[in-house]
Amino acid sequence: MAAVDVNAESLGVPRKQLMESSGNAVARVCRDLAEPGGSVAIVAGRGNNGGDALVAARFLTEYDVTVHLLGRPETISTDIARENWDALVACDIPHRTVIDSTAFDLGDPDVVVDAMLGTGVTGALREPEATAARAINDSSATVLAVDVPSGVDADTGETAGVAVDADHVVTFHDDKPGLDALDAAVTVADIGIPAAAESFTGPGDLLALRRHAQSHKGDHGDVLVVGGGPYTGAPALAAQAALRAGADLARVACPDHVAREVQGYSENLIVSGFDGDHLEPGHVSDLLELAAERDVVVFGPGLGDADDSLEAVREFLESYDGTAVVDADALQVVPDVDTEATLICTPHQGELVKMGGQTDTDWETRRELVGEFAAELGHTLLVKGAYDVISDGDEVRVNRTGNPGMTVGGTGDVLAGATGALACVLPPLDAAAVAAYANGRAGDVAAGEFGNGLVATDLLERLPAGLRSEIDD
Ligand SMILES: NC(=O)C1=CN([C@@H]2O[C@H](COP(=O)(O)OP(=O)(O)OC[C@H]3O[C@@H](n4cnc5c(N)ncnc54)[C@H](O)[C@@H]3O)[C@@H](O)[C@H]2O)[C@@H](O)CC1
Ligand SMILES: [K+]
Repeated sequence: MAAVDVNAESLGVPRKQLMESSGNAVARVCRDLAEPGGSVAIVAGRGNNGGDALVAARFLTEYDVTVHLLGRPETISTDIARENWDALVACDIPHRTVIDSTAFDLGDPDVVVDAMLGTGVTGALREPEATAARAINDSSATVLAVDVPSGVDADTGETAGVAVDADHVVTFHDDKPGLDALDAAVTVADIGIPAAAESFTGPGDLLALRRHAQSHKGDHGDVLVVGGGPYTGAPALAAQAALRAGADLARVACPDHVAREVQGYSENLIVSGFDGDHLEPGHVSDLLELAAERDVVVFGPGLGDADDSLEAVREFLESYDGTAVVDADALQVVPDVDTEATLICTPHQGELVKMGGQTDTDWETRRELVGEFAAELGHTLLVKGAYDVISDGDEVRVNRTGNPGMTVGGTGDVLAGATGALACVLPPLDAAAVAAYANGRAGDVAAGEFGNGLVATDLLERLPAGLRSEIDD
């Protein structure tokens, strides 16, 4: 939900606007529960759940409304809730603050609106919320809970200690699983969160990458890139991209002559050379051993399409049960390989067609086609294009970052490496979606400087910026 919020904001629909819709929705349900002229007591906490009800108070002009704020107004925890409190006071809507819970007097209202706590609750209700919850439960009023009854966990329906026993719940955007277990009528209100905030990647998706302060080396991934042969730069780009996307270690397994080149490109990479000038089935058992110690394998950059290289990819995948990103020529092996591995395939549209998938000039049609093909394959697809389409066969996301300057060689290798790094820390669909978003963002920054003259190494340098959440700044 936090990710969707940030994405909505980036689309021009800020949270305060959603709060206005939430408050309006609360007022609408209130009108179903009491006749005009009736009395409504609003019990508001100091977070955004309370903020929703402060908005509702402004809408309920035909009722006798009293707002009880739990705690001091200075301690309201969000700007948008505070702004709505200030508006309420300025508009002279009857209000009082409850500092001493023992003196909490609800009066005898027709409806009580419980807006103490919503999805932000942690642990058992503290004071004055616990006393207020008991007072609400003891009253004869109809109880309308905002988003979730205070004290109830929205995900599980569980309570730790006292919780509000609601008759009705007006919840926002989507049903909450925890509400199903309650003995309350639930209204799901649309508050104007755009569908695009969920379907398109956005800055909110980056929130999933926040790290714990106590992180250790190795927590963020050890990536093995297998590739090189006819091309020497591709595996080096992918491995460096893995590092720039946050992996702790990036290794390249490639033919000896490529290994020398790769080491020359960057001292940050660990390189294992194998004999011969391209990958062959004879290398597979060593590769499996190397891969067993890594979090994710990126297969394909610069590998070429020699028959024995592709046979080696097939044999590898048949014995591998970890997570692999499959790119470039290695992709053609995927449709009929029997593997227990979790695969994230990163084809462009030509490669998709070669895999047996379909494409279309209309991106909305492509969305459906990619979703269906991912389900058929049983793997995650990141199909590159002006709009990248990402699906695990269940959910479909679309990425709009990037620009035509990125048609230059090597940008796909960067994307594959970044996807590998992110797959160490995120589920496959999210890893692919965030990688596409960040890679495109890095490309957009690079295009600002180099236009259509941008090259893949420009992306490497800008990947960290592409992955940086503005919220952390
Ligand atoms: N997109 C969204 O997520 C939207 C959410 N909205 C509302 O925002 C709510 C979530 O807001 P917040 O994240 O501010 O969280 P809440 O308003 O649910 O609670 C946060 C406050 O409760 C306190 N608190 C936490 N656990 C407590 C406990 N056990 N006893 C006493 N106090 C406790 C915190 O210190 C904080 O002040 C939702 O439930 C919904 O009502 C709406 O405004 C519209 C949009
Ligand atoms: K509530």
